[in-house]
Amino acid sequence: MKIAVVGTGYVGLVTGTCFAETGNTVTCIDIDASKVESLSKGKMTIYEPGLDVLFERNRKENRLLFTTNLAEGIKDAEVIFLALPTPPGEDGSADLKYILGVANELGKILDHYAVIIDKSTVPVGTSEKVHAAVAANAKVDFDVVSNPEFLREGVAVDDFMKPDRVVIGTNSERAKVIMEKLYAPLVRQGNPVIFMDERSAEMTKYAANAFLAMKITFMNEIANLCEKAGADVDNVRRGIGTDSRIGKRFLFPGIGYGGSCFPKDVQALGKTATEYGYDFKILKSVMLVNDKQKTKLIPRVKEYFGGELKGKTIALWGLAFKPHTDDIREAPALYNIKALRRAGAKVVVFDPEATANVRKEIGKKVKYAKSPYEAVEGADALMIMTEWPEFRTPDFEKLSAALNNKVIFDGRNLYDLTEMRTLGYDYYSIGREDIVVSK
Ligand SMILES: NC(=O)c1ccc[n+]([C@@H]2O[C@H](COP(=O)([O-])OP(=O)(O)OC[C@H]3O[C@@H](n4cnc5c(N)ncnc54)[C@H](O)[C@@H]3O)[C@@H](O)[C@H]2O)c1
Ligand SMILES: O=c1ccn([C@@H]2O[C@H](COP(=O)(O)OP(=O)(O)O[C@H]3O[C@H](CO)[C@@H](O)[C@H](O)[C@H]3O)[C@@H](O)[C@H]2O)c(=O)[nH]1
Repeated sequence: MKIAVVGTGYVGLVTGTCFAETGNTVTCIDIDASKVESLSKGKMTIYEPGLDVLFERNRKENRLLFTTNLAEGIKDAEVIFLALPTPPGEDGSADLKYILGVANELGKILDHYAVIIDKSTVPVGTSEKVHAAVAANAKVDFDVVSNPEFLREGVAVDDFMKPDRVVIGTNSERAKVIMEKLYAPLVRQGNPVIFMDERSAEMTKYAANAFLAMKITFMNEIANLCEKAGADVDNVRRGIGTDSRIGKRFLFPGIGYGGSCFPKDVQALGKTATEYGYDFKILKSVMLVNDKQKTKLIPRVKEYFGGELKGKTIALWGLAFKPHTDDIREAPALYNIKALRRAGAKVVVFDPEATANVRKEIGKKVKYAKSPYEAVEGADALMIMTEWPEFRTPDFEKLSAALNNKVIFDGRNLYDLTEMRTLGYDYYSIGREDIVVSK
C-alpha cells in the first residue's frame, strides 16, 4: 500500500517507520525542512529506543521517504495520516489550526480517492471539521477516519507493533475495507481492532489518557495521605495492584505526570465538557492535584536547609518527563528547576538523553553535567526527577564522597528505605517514611 504521513514528529515518524516495516511504501511529510533533510540523510530526529534499526532498514529499502512537499508526498497514496500537533490553545482546548490547515490544502490538491486518517489527538467532532475543510475545495471522493494513537514514548515501537488495541472510527464501508487491509499484519498477530463511529473513537483517546492521569493522581493522593498517616504507599500499591480489577500498571506515585499528552489532553477534555455544558469535576481535581504534586519536594528541601536555599547547590538527576525519551514537554524537572532558582539555589543537572533539549529551552540558567557523579560534585543535595535505570543502583560511596551532605530527595521512589538508613543517608521520597539519620 502507498501511504503518506503528514507531520513527522514522535507519532508521525513511528507510524511511518512501522508501516514501512510491514511492507508499505511510506512518504513522511513535514514543514520543518531541517527535519526532512536530517531524516532523508538517515539521521534520526528523536531518541526512541528501537526505532533507529527499523528506520535504517526501511530507508535503505526505499520504503521510507521524506519530503516537505505535500502534493509530492500524497501522490497516489491510498491513505493519508495526519500526525500533526494539537497543542493547547489560549483557553486550553486543543488547537486545530495545524490539522484544519493541512485539511484545507489537501482539498485543493487531492486528485484521487484517499482515506484521510486522523492520528492526532483531537476533540469529539473534529473528523466532521476535517471533512468540511477538505470538502470545501475537493474535486474527488475521500473519507475521513479517526484512528487515535495510544503509543507511549520510550516504548513506542512495541506499542505500535503490538498494540493492546487499534481503535478505528468510521461509518464508511469503503474506508473500513482499506483500514482492515492496512492493519491486517497486526491483526494476524492477534492484536484486536475495534471499529466504531468517529465521535466515539475521538472520545476513546481522551477517555484513556484522562483515566490513566486520574489513576496516577489517585495514587499520588494516597501517597500524600500515607505520609500523614504513617503508611507506606509502596505496600499499598502492591496491595491494591494485585486486584485484577485495579491492575498493577500506572500506580506509581511520584512528582506528577508530565509529557506532551496527559497534561494537555486532560485539560482539553475538560474544555470539551464545558462546551457541552457538563461539569466534569474529577478532571478539575486531577489537574489541581497534579500541579501541586510536581513541586511537592521543594518545601521539604527548603525545610531541610532551615528555610533558605540561597547559596545552596542542588543536583538534579533526570530532565526528561520519563525515562527512555529525550522529550521534556511538561517535564516535572523543569518546574523544579524554576522553583529552586526562584528560591535562590544554583542547579546542576544530568540526564542521559534530554540535556540538549533543556539547553535549547533554558540555556545557561543551570549547569549541565556530563555524568551523574559530575552533577553531585560539591552539591548540597541530590534530587531525583526521572527514573532512568542508571539511577537505580548508583555507587553510593562515590555519591557520598561527592555530595556536601548525604541527603537525597527522590521524586520517583527509587531506593529501599532500610538500605538508605544503613548507608547513612537522609532520604525523602513520596508516600513513604522520611529517613533522617543526620539529626
Ligand atoms: N507523542 C506521543 O507520545 C503521542 C502519542 C499519541 C498521540 N499523540 C498525538 O499525536 C499528535 C502529534 O504529536 P507528536 O508528539 O508527534 O508531535 P510533534 O510535535 O513531535 O510532531 C508534529 C510534527 O508536525 C509537523 N508539522 C506542523 N505543521 C505541519 C504542516 N502544516 N505540514 C507538515 N508537517 C507539519 C511539525 O514540524 C512536527 O514535526 C498530537 O495530537 C499528540 O497529542 C502523541
Ligand atoms: O505509574 C505511573 C505511570 C506514569 N507516570 C507518569 O505519567 C506520565 C506519562 O507517562 P506515559 O503514559 O508512560 O508516557 P506518554 O508517552 O506520555 O504516554 C501517554 O500519552 C500518550 C499520548 O497521548 C498515549 O498515547 C499513551 O497511551 C499514554 O500512556 C509521565 O510523566 C510518567 O512519569 C507516573 O507518574 N506513574
